[in-house]
Amino acid sequence: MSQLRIAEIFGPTIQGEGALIGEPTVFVRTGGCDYRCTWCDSLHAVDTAYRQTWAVMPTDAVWQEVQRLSKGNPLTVSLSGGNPAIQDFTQLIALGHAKGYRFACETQGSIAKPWFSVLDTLVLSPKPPSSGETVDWTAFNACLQAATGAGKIVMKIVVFDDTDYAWARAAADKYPDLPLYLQPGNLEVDPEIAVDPQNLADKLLWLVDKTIADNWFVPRVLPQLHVLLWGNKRGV
Ligand SMILES: C[S@@+](CC[C@H](N)C(=O)[O-])C[C@H]1O[C@@H](n2cnc3c(N)ncnc32)[C@H](O)[C@@H]1O
Ligand SMILES: Nc1nc2[nH]cc(C(=O)O)c2c(=O)[nH]1
Ligand code: SF4
Ligand SMILES: [Mg+2]
Repeated sequence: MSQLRIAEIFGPTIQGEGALIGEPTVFVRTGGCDYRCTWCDSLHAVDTAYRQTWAVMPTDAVWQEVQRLSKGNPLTVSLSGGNPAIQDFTQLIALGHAKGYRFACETQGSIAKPWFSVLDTLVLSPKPPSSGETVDWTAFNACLQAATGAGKIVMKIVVFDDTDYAWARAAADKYPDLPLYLQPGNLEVDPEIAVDPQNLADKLLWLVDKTIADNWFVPRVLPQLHVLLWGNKRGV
């Protein structure tokens, strides 16, 4: 059995973002990321300062935990992180599929894996300039290629400012066949500090207004629903 480096496994909760928003979900969050986005809301799964809190688990132990949390009722398992594409989820997906579970994966699109092809949903989230990262589009294209056969592939872009917005438009033009989801960036990522719901609403309204004013009717613009409900609390 493959070993997986796990930061946390939690749920069931609802998927708060993008194409599967509202969907009952158990999250498997891996430890480790090849990116360091300036505004990452999941640093506890990225920063090596948290490495001691990550557990190396055999795949069957992860699968047992998913079944325990969901009480054996099939639902969607979201593989997130960190970058889950660093790890090998082939066996977990096979175990889950055999029992009727579905698998989604959230990744920035920097590392391609063969198991993308057996996902039910692949969410590719290339990072805009505000992240401080630069997208390698060759790697991103390799992810798309690897995902041939997946149930669906979507693109989700976080937008903090006008520069990110222009960047998102250009990225959308490159991939006109990928369904596109936009979400406003959130700077209130400290799990100990309550978020300001008015601030979140203002950011969302700014992004909605921009797409409508531009007659850009391609993306769906969504909030981070879980942040509205629970702020940046872990494990929800
Ligand atoms: C924490 S990441 C983990 C998966 C993968 N590393 C990625 O970035 O796609 C999950 C999603 O949260 C988004 N995200 C991270 N920090 C955010 C923030 N401060 N505001 C809004 N979205 C954020 C990412 O862009 C990504 O779509
Ligand atoms: N409820 C909920 N929805 C989410 N969508 C993406 C998340 C993530 O951090 O990957 C996330 C998360 O951590 N919680
Ligand atoms: S790629 Fe994802 S997990 Fe990694 S630093 Fe950026 S937002 Fe955080
Ligand atoms: Mg998150």
